[in-house]
Amino acid sequence: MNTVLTVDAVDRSFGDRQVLKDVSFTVSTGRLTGFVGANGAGKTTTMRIILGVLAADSGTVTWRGEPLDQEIRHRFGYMPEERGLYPKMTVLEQVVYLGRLHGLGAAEARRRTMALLERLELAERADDHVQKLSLGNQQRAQIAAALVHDPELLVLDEPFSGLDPLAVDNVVSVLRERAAGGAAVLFSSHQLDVVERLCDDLVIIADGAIRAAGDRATLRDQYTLPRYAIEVGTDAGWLRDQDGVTLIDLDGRHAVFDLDPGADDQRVLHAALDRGPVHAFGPVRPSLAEIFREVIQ
Ligand SMILES: Nc1ncnc2c1ncn2[C@@H]1O[C@H](COP(=O)(O)OP(=O)(O)OP(=O)(O)O)[C@@H](O)[C@H]1O
Repeated sequence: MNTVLTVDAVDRSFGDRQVLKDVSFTVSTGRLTGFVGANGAGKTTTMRIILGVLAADSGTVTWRGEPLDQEIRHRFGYMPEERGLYPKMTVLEQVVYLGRLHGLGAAEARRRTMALLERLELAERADDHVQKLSLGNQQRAQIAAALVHDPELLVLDEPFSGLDPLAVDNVVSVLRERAAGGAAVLFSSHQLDVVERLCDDLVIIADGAIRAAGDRATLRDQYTLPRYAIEVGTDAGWLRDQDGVTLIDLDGRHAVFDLDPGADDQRVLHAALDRGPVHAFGPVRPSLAEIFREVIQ
């Protein structure tokens, strides 16, 4: 993995309230990193520190090993929580303007803007004033504004909130293309189902502290007991008495159970076969929501 952004031991307080406690994680190129946590967990504060809008009390943020400065941050794209488009500009003017602020020439800014609006299915709205757009379309315009200068790091605060499922898919595919093109993408979300579907790496924050971080598959293995589902020909209640088995759900012939570390799944399968036919048996992957519940406890 190609780590580019490193957040290391960042603390931040507001008054006497510490809202970030020793926050550390990394973001890699070519990957979508989901920053997940409940309301007030500290996601926006962390993102503002990465973007230099807010200072850390202690700790560091580095880009390819270098401390961040304005020149490096100029190559980042940011979609802030407080959406900041000018209501009286058209979408086209707005995105071109932001591209120019990032050093693009007028023709290039316009070309890239039109391509992006096309890709985000917003081209028909290019000449509308931002304030006339639906909230979902304003959000797409905001995403175009964050992407127009082809940033090396994209930091997006809740980019999917307020988007309908088709729009989410569209934005996800745009972000995937950027990642495939070598960008690093960090986005916050409290929508676990969306994050589950699209992120490669996860950073879970609760009460200002990182509770888990890493790639999705590793986190799943690390934070959950092996879980199995079984479907048998008769009632599966006997599972209750099996050593090393914790029943999670029992519904007649169908059961879901966790196995203690070291317990043998094949032993359970044989025990089931001794009692009759087994129609299905295998591991089930925990959902992100389940991992989340486990690590924020
Ligand atoms: N400028 C500020 N002054 C005082 N407290 C603040 C300030 N900014 C944030 N906080 C507090 O810091 C904590 C973390 O807020 P933050 O916005 O970073 O959380 P979040 O995870 O982004 O939540 P949300 O999903 O609700 O935006 C919250 O308790 C918030 O009230």
